[in-house]
Amino acid sequence: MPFTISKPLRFGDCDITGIAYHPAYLSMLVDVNEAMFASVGISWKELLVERRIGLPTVTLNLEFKLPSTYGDVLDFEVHVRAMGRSSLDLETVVRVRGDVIWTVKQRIVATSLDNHKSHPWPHDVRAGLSRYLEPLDEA
Ligand SMILES: CC(C)(COP(=O)(O)OP(=O)(O)OC[C@H]1O[C@@H](n2cnc3c(N)ncnc32)[C@H](O)[C@@H]1OP(=O)(O)O)[C@@H](O)C(=O)NCCC(=O)NCCSC(=O)c1ccc(O)cc1
Repeated sequence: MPFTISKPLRFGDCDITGIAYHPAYLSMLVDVNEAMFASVGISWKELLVERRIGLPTVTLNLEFKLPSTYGDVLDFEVHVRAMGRSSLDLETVVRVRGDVIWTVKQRIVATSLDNHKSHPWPHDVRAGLSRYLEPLDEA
């Protein structure tokens, strides 16, 4: 089962003609990542500030297929493709009115904010996100 969420494209996300500006998509993606963790009870604020676990992205492969414009509602569908010792592979499909407008494959790595090295996923994070686990060969 993927994690799903919808977000409207706002004025500040677009160029002067109303077409989405791609850095705004990246900012939306971070919000979607945070919302996915929150949906399984994991607060990024607590993870970063209290538990000192960082969540840097190490790879990001985006493909833009169609433009979207001011006022469109973007429907995000996030699949967890794999969870390693400290890595998390996500594949996100973004649609407007059913049409795929962009996709992204992303690897996030859990790190210690004390030494900035990789850190094993805490048990509660792994258990929570496994709800969305759909390895590619089973998708
Ligand atoms: C993440 C790192 C600390 C990992 O370094 P190491 O501790 O030496 O890595 P390891 O060799 O142990 O590998 C750890 C895992 O990462 C995976 N990994 C690490 N680098 C890569 C790359 N380049 N490709 C694919 N997989 C990778 C690796 O396969 C391991 O997976 P597991 O087996 O599942 O554990 C280091 O690569 C790094 O600092 N990279 C820079 C990250 C960065 O600056 N990203 C840019 C944006 S910053 C950002 O997104 C962000 C920062 C802070 C936040 O709070 C939130 C977001």
